[in-house]
Amino acid sequence: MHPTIHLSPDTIPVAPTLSMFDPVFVGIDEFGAPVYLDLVYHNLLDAGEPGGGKSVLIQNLVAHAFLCHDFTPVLLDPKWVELGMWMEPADALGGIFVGPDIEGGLRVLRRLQKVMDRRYAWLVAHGRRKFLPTDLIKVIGVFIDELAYYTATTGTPEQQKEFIALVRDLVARGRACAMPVIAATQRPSVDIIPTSLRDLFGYRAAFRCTTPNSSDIILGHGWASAGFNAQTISPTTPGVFYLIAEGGIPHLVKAAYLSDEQIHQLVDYVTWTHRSGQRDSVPLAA
Ligand SMILES: Nc1ncnc2c1ncn2[C@@H]1O[C@H](COP(=O)(O)OP(=O)(O)OP(=O)(O)O)[C@@H](O)[C@H]1O
Repeated sequence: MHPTIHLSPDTIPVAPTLSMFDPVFVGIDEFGAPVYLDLVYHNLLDAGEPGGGKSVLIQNLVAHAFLCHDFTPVLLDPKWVELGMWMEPADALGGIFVGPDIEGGLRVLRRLQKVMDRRYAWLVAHGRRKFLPTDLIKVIGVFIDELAYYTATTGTPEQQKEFIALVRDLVARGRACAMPVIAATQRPSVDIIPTSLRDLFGYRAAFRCTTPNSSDIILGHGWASAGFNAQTISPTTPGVFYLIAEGGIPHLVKAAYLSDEQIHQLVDYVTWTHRSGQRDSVPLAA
């Protein structure tokens, strides 16, 4: 029989923290090679039909972010059940969670626009083009799990228009000032993802789509006819997606999977380490 191990808060091991500037592991490609994203300097569009695996990909990114010492979360999730799981650690880190509340979302985006303007003013004043890990700046990661809810489903046309304009500005200008946007949608159509917005996302993940046209709306025009068609992804293999990075060709990837239990464990760990001040004892930069 194994002896029972009693852990007190003093003996719970605290892992060294990651940085938002570190590569983020998201899964493996079709040859079994690990796939990493450079999230800080790229936005990510995560789209495809319901049940394809978009939320699982987002959970990988969110989990990495919450384990970082330099992350401030901004989470928008009208369904509550995905990003809502991270509400408590988001609060512990001084971040924000917004549910199905377009006015709340607009208030947050307007504030982020001001923060972005101030960060650009700092860059200009220091003759710099972008932030680096050595700046010890908090990366404000903006995660939106169902863009279409805020831009097409709820609110007045004026509110939706303002929401789109603010997201577009953030996606266009945020990456140089350490404010990447990760946005998911079940509706890969031109009204939700116009080409001018799509092209601002440095990474685009196309989960199973119902038509080759929807696949092209995510990846870019012409990829479906060139053989990179997310409609061909089998409905029996959720978590498989085509990933394209700016200037590259699409790669077939299988996302890593975090079970609900693992996410709850991570949520507890992150909340505990922040609330108990354990994070403060970890050096901020290597
Ligand atoms: N990488 C994966 N490995 C194993 N199973 C997966 C993977 N990705 C998704 N799944 C399975 O598919 C289900 C649906 O995935 P997920 O909720 O991420 O889809 P979705 O595209 O976000 O759907 P919706 O648009 O309805 O929110 C998961 O609950 C899980 O059972």
